[in-house]
Amino acid sequence: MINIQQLTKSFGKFNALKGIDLTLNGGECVALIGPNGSGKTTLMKSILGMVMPSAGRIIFEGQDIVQQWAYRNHIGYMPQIGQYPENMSIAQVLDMIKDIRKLPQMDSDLYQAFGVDKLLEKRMATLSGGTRQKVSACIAFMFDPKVLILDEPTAGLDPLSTEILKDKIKKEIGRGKLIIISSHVLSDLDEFVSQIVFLQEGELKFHKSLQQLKEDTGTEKLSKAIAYLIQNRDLSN
Ligand SMILES: Nc1ncnc2c1ncn2[C@@H]1O[C@H](COP(=O)(O)OP(=O)(O)OP(=O)(O)O)[C@@H](O)[C@H]1O
Repeated sequence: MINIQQLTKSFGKFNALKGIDLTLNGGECVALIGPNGSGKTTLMKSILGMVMPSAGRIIFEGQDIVQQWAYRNHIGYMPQIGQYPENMSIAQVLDMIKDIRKLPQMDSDLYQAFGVDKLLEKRMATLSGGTRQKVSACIAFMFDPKVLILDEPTAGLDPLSTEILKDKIKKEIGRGKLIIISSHVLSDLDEFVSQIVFLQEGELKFHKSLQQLKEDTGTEKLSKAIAYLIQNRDLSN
């Protein structure tokens, strides 16, 4: 579904991504893991066309994404920190997005489960961090996209809301979607992630199944497996 070839991104002299090769398919839930500043968000934004690669290609369903916009309709994005017009109410923001996309809301699972329907008159500027995250999650899933890119989606969510979001992610994987998720809360990922992509200093250190990673490290949990690799400095394929 998404094929990334030799993707490189430089900000001035700094190389944030260094020749990433990666293929991601529907029905997979791919965790992007790596230390702060390793390039996870830059990689996600490159797939979204929000960051222009310095070199390399991104192919979405067989087509290079350069100068393409229509493919974005198939991707739902939940940013690390959602930026919205702060004077608008939640209802106005949701209506504006439906207007721009020219589509009705097709998936209201999260909208109902998070109780966003009861907060519609609240202005964005007044929302708590967690409620802002819930609005971002509702928007990402709203148009039933084939691909979901979720950047630290559970940051700021309370435990109940985290479980609601995890259940929704599992449901969508079951429906054949590709989920790309970055999180530092590795315990959140264990239940549903199928593939692990580990980035460090802009390099792809490994891409393997969660099962394989656990077997290779002799551990039962993702957090333990990653700790083992970092301690043993064994981050090669
Ligand atoms: N617009 C930009 N201009 C300059 N440098 C940037 C820009 N965007 C990202 N970077 C740099 O690129 C590197 C990778 O950043 P990125 O946000 O992709 O990391 P990350 O893995 O998502 O980190 P975190 O876990 O902290 O969210 C960082 O050193 C960051 O400072």
